[in-house]
Amino acid sequence: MSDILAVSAPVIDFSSALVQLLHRKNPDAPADLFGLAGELAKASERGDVCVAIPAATNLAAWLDSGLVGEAGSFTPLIASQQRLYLARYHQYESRLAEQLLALAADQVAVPDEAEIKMQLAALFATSKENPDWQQVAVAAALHQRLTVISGGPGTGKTTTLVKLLALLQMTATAPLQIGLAAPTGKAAMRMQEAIGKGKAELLANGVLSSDVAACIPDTAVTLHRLLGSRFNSVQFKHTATQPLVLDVLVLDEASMIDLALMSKLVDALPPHGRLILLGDKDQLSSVEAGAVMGDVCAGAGLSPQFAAQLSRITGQNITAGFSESRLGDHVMTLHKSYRFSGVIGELARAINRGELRKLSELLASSSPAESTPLTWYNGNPAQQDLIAPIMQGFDAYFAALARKADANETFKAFDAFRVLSPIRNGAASVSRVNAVIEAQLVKRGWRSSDQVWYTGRPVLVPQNLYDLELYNGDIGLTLPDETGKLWVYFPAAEGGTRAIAPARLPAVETAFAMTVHKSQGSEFGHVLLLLPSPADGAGSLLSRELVYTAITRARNKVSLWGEESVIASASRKGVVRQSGLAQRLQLG
Ligand SMILES: Nc1ncnc2c1ncn2[C@@H]1O[C@H](COP(=O)(O)OP(=O)(O)OP(=O)(O)O)[C@@H](O)[C@H]1O
Repeated sequence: MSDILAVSAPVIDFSSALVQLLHRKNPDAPADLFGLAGELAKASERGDVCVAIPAATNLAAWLDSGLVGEAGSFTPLIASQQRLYLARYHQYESRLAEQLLALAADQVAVPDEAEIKMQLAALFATSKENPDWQQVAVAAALHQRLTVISGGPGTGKTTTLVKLLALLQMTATAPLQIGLAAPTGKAAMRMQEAIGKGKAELLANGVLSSDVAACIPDTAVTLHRLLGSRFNSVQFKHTATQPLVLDVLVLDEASMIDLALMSKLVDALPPHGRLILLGDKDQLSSVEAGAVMGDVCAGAGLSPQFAAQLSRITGQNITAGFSESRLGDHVMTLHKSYRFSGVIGELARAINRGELRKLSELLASSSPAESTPLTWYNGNPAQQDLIAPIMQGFDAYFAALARKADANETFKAFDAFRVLSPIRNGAASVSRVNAVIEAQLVKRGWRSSDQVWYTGRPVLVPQNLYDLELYNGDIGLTLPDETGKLWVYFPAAEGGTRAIAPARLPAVETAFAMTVHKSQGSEFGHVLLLLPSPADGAGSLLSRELVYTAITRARNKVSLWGEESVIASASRKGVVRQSGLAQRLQLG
C-alpha cells in the first residue's frame, strides 16, 4: 500500500483514490478489503452498484476494520446480502426499494367498478386484442400508486398513458395536477409530441371530452427541470421535505434513469402522489450506475387475485403469471408493436431473444437499396471506407442547409439519419466518423479546415449546463441568422427553437455520429449502426441491449455495418449489472 501512497500522479483515478482514502483511515485493515474496494470503485464506473463479497471472506475482520459496516452504519463501505457497496449507493438502493415497496403496498380504492367498466369499454371500444394489455395496464394503474408500463418501441405506451390519465381524471373529484417528465430534453420533446397526438386522436374519435383533455398537460419537461436542479450541485430543490406539487407523476424512458436519480425522484413524490414509469426494460441501462428499470421489472407476474379482479373489470380473460417480485402486480408489459410490423421489428426481436438463425435469415434477405428497411454492409467498419453511405445518409440534411430551410425543417432533415457507434474513440468510432465527415465538408468547400463553427455543425451537449437550461444529450444545430452570424439552435420546451451563441458552448461535441448510449430517448428516420470487430476496441461494449437500443431508434430503416459473427455474438451477450435492488424487491 505504501507504494500507492508514494505515487504522486497529478490525475488519480477513482479506484486508487478510494483505496488511498481507506488506507489513510486504517492502514491495518485486511488486504483483501482494499483489493475489493478498488474493484468496487472500478465496477461503479462501469455501472455496477455493488460487487459480490467472496464466500471465503472473513467478514468479521472487515467489520472490525471500521471501514465496512452493516446497513445503517456510518462507514465508507457497507456490506449487505454478501455484497459490498459504497455507502452512498447502498443508501440509494435500500431507500429506493423501501419506497417502491411502500408505494406498491398503498392500494387506491376505486369508487365505482361498474362505472369504470363502462369507461374502459368506451376508451378501448376499437380494441381488437384479447387480452388487450393496454387496457389491462390502465385498469391496473387505476388501483395503484405505482405502475410500470414496459414495452418495446411502438407498443402503445404513450397511447395507453393518455387513456390512463383520462380515466384517472374522469374518476377524480377535482382537476389533477399531472407532471410529465423524461430524462433528456429530446425524450421530453418526443413524449410531449406523442401525448399531443394521442390526445388529438381520442378527441377526434369523441372518446375524450375537451374538459378531461385539458387536464392532461401539453408539455413534458426534463427530470432535472422538474426536480429543480441547482447550479453546481447534485441536490435538487424538490426533496422529501419539499415534495413536488403533483397528484400524478409520469416518467418516460425510465430505463435511462440511474439509481441515484430514481431514488431522488421517488423521494420528491408527495405522500399521496402516484408514480407511473414508462420504458423499455430491454434497452441499455442508464449511463450512470444502476439498472433500475430492469431490476424493477425482474421476475414480475400478476397474482391470481389481481388477475381475477382485472378480468372482472375488463371483461377479458387475464391469467395470472408466476411472480418472484413483490412488484408483480405493478409491472405491465406491452408486447404488440403497432409501429414495427416489418423487418425492423423482427430484427429487434431476433437480437433481443438471441435467435441467431432468424438473425442470419434477416441479414441474408437484406438489400442494399435505399428504399428497403434493412441494409447490411458485411464487413468490419473499422477497416473499410465509410464515407459514401454516410454522406449519402446526410443528403437530405445538406439539401436543407443549402436551401436555407428554417430551423424546424432543418432539424427534421437532420433527424432523418444518424450514425451510431458503440465507441467514442478509435476506428469506426463516433469521433472518427465526425472527423471523416468534417474532412469531406472541407473537400466540398463547405468549411475551411480550421473552422470549428460552421453552418450545419450539429453539436451534442455532453453535460448538464443548468444556467443555459441545456442537458446532457441535447442536440443543437449551428445555423446562420439573416446577417450570416452563426447561432446554435436547440429545440425549445415550448415548441420551436431557441438560439444560443457558440461562444457560450465551449465543451460541445460534433454530432453527425453519436454513441448508442447517447442516442437513448431519440428516434431517427434511418439509423446506420457501426459494429466494429472486438479487436477494434468495441469488445466489452457490444451487447444485445446495445444493438437492440440502436436498432429501435430507427423509424423507417436500419443499416447494420459489421460482420455477422460480431452481430451474432453481441446478441448472445446480455449486460448484467451488479445490483441488489431486484433481490430487495423479491418475494419471500
Ligand atoms: N391499440 C392500438 N391500436 C392501433 N394503433 C395503436 C394502438 N396503440 C398504439 N397505436 C399506434 O401505434 C403508434 C405507436 O404508439 P405509441 O406512440 O403510443 O407507442 P410507444 O410505445 O409510446 O412508442 P415509443 O415509445 O417507441 O415512441 C401510434 O401511431 C399509435 O397511434
